[in-house]
Amino acid sequence: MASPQSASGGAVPHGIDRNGVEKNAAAPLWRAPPAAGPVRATVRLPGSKSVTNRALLLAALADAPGTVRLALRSRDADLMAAALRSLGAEMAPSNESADSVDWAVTPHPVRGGASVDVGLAGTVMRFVPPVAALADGPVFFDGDAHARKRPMGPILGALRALGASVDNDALPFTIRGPIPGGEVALDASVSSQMVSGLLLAAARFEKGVTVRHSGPPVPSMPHIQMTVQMLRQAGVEVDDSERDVWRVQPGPIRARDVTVEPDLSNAAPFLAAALVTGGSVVVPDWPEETTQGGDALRGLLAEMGARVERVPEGLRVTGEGTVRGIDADLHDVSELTPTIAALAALADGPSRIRGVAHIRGHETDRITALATEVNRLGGDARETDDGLEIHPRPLTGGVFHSYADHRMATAGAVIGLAVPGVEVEDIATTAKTLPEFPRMWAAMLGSEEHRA
Ligand SMILES: O=C(O)C1=C[C@@H](OP(=O)(O)O)[C@@H](O)[C@H](O)C1
Ligand SMILES: C=C(OP(=O)(O)O)C(=O)O
Repeated sequence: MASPQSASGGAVPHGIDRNGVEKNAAAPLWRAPPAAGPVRATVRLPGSKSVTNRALLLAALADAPGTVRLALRSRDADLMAAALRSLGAEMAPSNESADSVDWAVTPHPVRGGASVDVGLAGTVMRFVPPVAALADGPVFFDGDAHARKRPMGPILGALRALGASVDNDALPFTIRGPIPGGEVALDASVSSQMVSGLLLAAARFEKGVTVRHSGPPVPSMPHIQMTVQMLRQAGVEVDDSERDVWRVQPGPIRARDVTVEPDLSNAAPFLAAALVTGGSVVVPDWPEETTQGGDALRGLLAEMGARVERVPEGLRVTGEGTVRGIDADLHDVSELTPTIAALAALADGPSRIRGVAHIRGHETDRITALATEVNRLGGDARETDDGLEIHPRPLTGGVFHSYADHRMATAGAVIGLAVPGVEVEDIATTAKTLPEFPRMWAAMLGSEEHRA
């Protein structure tokens, strides 16, 4: 196997990637299976990471025991459950499978003296600190090496402005509360999670919380709508009538029995496979209405040449064997960027992805990582300030690095459908949100029975 080369031709330094992420030098390579023909599959996705982690947190802060059914079981979701447990909630699992679980959650007063591992989960590192600010003692937070590089300043500054003591502006840090809540201003242009995190715990503060954003537009707004909708469903009064201002009244968070929707963002690589291979993929239980940003796949994949239909079994995406280039602003749905970029690398015309400058602060700098890995396979991807330009060029096999990023790994798998010899480094990183990915991918390609 040739040693991996960077886009500029230099070798990637051993043990550390170009984003400065420590890499497991022994991470095995996964031979991405090329499609032997058009895929025809039904792919059932486990629960949404974003809904699961919000539902668990709200259940842990609720006024009585509640249930979260069909919750995602994955690294990010397990870290959320562990964090809430360490802060005092009782979490009892049942109906467990490899990627799904029903949680019975019994809330208790938030307890200090805990230590929270956030892994690389944005939802844990941004949603749990405000919960810790309700505790009666200090709470310590740390995570993966790269988690220490992800932006935390705005939310930690907001907690400080509300009266908490926070000893750093990034991971690791210790929070000391409790605080009464109140009004706070921040710049959430780096991540919508800065706002969602403050809102989720806000009703439990004596004065509630009002969050005022000022700065460039907040990305991933559907995720804030998801937060507001789930709070309202739990009986919390939220006023979002003024642009960039969210007011949460103090009051109880009602216990509920919640069933989690399938993860539509994790549907992306599977639906992309229909487009790449000229096949057909059905995702069951695609919600009629949802705040999940992944629902935008319906429009995006249609623009790239797919037929997208709701059928009795779910959402069906059918490809015709060619992928069309796209000019797309993904500001609202930036977590779809890696899959759309992978499709763009296989398209018959140029593509432009705009509006996603903030994904340089996701699991890795996704703009640089995508350009580097597409170019490593012989492609022509150029970074722009706020996205990527990708021009068609025949690709060849090679190593596709994942940078500990689950969506980089699945992007490599999509390219590998059409390009023989693609080897994805560290496919296990997909466990962040989809621990069964390799098995599901093989099943979709027909190499074993797929579950429907
Ligand atoms: O609140 C959430 O569940 C998420 C918000 C978004 O974060 P950003 O606003 O940082 O893009 C999204 O990309 C992430 O995968 C999940
Ligand atoms: C950005 C993502 O994750 P996180 O919740 O860690 O921010 C993602 O899943 O694409």
